[in-house]
Amino acid sequence: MLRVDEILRRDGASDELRSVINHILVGCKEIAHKLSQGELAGILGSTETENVQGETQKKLDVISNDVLKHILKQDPNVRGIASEEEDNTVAANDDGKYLVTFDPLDGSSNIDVNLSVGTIFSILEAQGEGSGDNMELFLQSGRNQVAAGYVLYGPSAILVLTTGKGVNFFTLDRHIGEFVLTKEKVCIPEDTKEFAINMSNQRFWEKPMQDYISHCLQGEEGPLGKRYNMRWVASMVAEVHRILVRGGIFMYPWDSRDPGKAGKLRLMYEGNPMSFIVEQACGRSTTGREDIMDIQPTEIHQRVPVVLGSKNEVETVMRYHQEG
Ligand SMILES: O=P(O)(O)OC[C@H]1O[C@](O)(COP(=O)(O)O)[C@@H](O)[C@@H]1O
Ligand SMILES: [Mg+2]
Ligand SMILES: [Mg+2]
Repeated sequence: MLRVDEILRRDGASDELRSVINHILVGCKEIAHKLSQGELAGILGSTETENVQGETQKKLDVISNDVLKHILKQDPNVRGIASEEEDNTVAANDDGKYLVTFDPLDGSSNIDVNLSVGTIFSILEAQGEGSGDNMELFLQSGRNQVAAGYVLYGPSAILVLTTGKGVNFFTLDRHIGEFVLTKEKVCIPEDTKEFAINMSNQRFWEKPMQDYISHCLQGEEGPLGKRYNMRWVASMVAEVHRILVRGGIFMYPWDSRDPGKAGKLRLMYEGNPMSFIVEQACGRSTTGREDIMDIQPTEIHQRVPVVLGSKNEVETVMRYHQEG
């Protein structure tokens, strides 16, 4: 039975990086515990507040954020944190080498209906000096990530982790309170016949996305020549996990509902970590026009269109964008 720390040591992760990951996992175990209690712990429902992005916060968005923030501030290796649920970056320890960005609870519309949610995280090295509340330190492209992962809180809690040496799955053994290795070197099948997109936004998409989905729906008779299945869990963590297990393509493209927004999903908390994981697992990730991890962020809460999953299918969507 191999634990996360043993795999990290084997893969040559430094003591400092292992410490940061282990602190994140302490927080995730606490969140998993609270989720499993649900209504009993009085943690369901919404707060009276909105986050900086104008979204109503669920009680568990706030609780999960506080759990992770509190634990990460205790690790001397963490310089600062940025979270979907914090207005600004937060300083931790001035000598810390690492910056952590996270979406404490992803898919939060699923909480009250007892469906899958997750925590997504990404770790960057702080370049140069400066307090961890300096936003500029965080504005690094996804290519600089030294680790990324998520915990899917489903029937079991599963950690998916990469430090740039492939992607491994770990399952939380609640008897011993540890994540143990359950699948190594995950590789997403290159081809797929399964797509995931919120179809209710169809009329707001750009033409390349309209064309691609319309061709998927035409099945064997259409230009793509295959019959597709569709899934939409409304929880990116669950969606990406399904793709890692059996292939598929996930899309949250730009749409004209709010033309000023580049997309719904966030670059630093969702786009970059998921792209790192997917690319490390033989997949591909793009906005449709450029690799997500090549984007130079200009602000921490920046949004991005996301298309990721099975390599050949993602490249097909990229071709639709090139051809207009
Ligand atoms: O409600 P929609 O439009 O289906 O959007 C679902 C998407 O929004 C998200 O829930 C956004 O994440 P948060 O719950 O962290 O805001 C993704 O997990 C999911 O893919
Ligand atoms: Mg999210
Ligand atoms: Mg969230």
